[in-house]
Amino acid sequence: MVTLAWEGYATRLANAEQQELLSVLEDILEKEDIDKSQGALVFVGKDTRSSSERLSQAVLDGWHYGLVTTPQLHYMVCCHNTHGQYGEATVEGYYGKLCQAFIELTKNTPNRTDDQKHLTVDGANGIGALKLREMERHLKRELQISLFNEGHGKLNHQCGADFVKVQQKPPTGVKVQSGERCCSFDGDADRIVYYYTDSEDRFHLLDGDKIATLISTFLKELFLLPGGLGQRLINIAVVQTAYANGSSTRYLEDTMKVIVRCTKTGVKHLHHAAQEFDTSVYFEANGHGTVLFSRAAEEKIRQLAEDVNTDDTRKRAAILLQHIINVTNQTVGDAISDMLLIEAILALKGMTVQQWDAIYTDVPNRQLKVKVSDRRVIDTTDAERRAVSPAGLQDAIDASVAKYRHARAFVRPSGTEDVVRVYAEADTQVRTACLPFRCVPPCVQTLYL
Ligand SMILES: CC(=O)N[C@H]1[C@@H](OP(=O)(O)O)O[C@H](CO)[C@@H](O)[C@@H]1O
Repeated sequence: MVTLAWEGYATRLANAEQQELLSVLEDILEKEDIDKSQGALVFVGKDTRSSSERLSQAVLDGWHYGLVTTPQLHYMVCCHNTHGQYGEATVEGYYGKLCQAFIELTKNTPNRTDDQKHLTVDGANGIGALKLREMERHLKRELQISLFNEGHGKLNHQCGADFVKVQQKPPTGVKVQSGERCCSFDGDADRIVYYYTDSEDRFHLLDGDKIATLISTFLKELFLLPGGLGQRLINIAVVQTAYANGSSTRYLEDTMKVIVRCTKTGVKHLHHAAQEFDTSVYFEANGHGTVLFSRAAEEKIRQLAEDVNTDDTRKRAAILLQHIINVTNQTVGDAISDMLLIEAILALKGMTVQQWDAIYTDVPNRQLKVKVSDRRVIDTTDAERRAVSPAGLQDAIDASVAKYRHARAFVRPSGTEDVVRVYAEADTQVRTACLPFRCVPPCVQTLYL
């Protein structure tokens, strides 16, 4: 979540030899004009990974929250930095704020049956499972969770959001009942994907793109209600990356008519782009994302909710939006908060997971990674959708893609692994299967392996 300049500082500090550490640190203080006489505070949390204990021990002079999800830690920092305005900087404060908002939202859906309140959750054997168990009592059975992969098995092993998204199949260790809503967290609970299997046992994935569509559609409908919040708050944007399925982008732009922005991969790029709008929903296809409301939008909503002259429909919409704001962790993508938001929206819209899935149909797509000797030879532009080097690569991709309908492909160096990632989509799965192989072997593999 840090800016590029601070990423550079972190890299310098991590690479500094012991004897240089102080001078590097002093250089950063000078560059950033930081007053050394002011006290500093470090926020520390840990998850269930085996490295966590050692790492957190190393920084115990800071504030230690013990076991928390990554987004809970972000939440706590924000509460502290806003002097409690965002919420109480404790885990109980987090549960209280989110769950109360969820319960207020579901009060508007009196006919919800126990079946509709039921959700199967795969905790990926990580911290999210522990925290969900802890939170359950605050939900007062308005959400009835069957939790699997609670932490006894190996973290993310054949389960979790990444496994489900990449393998396009249900996680092991989860009893998936045909037609029922299920979701998977990832190991530190900052990503979520939904899915179900149909009566023919076919698997249907609802990834970050489907989640962004559901949330932005709901918000737009709320703003457009007759007598709703009106045009002035309609500045809704959806921020995606190049990995967003082309169908989702087409649906959002052509049917929903919301602003769509594409940024580089990595949640900090999406988060920062999203901050430019009144209301924005950002999600990576892999399920990492949240909703941001600008201060001006929040203030406008508060005024409408409190103004005695606001008519009933507008007031109801404004109050609903206040609860939506409170159920959302605006600091970073948060599986627990996203789950509550999605469940509340499905309940309010009276929508089944199948109806949600039917909003648009994904274009078939493929992703693969290629090991090359130096992935930095590939340089990209246009939010990583076009390669500017090496020469010839983009031309070869363009030539392959031109042969198919709704086809798109790109190649980019990973920011987290020593690989090149290749993505392709086209109107049939057979064709996408051809695309990466047509593009990659001549352009990347032969030249640079
Ligand atoms: C295609 C893909 O899933 N890329 C992931 C992955 O980034 P790469 O730069 O592609 O390695 O790790 C990032 C950090 O977890 C995550 O934000 C991103 O979505």
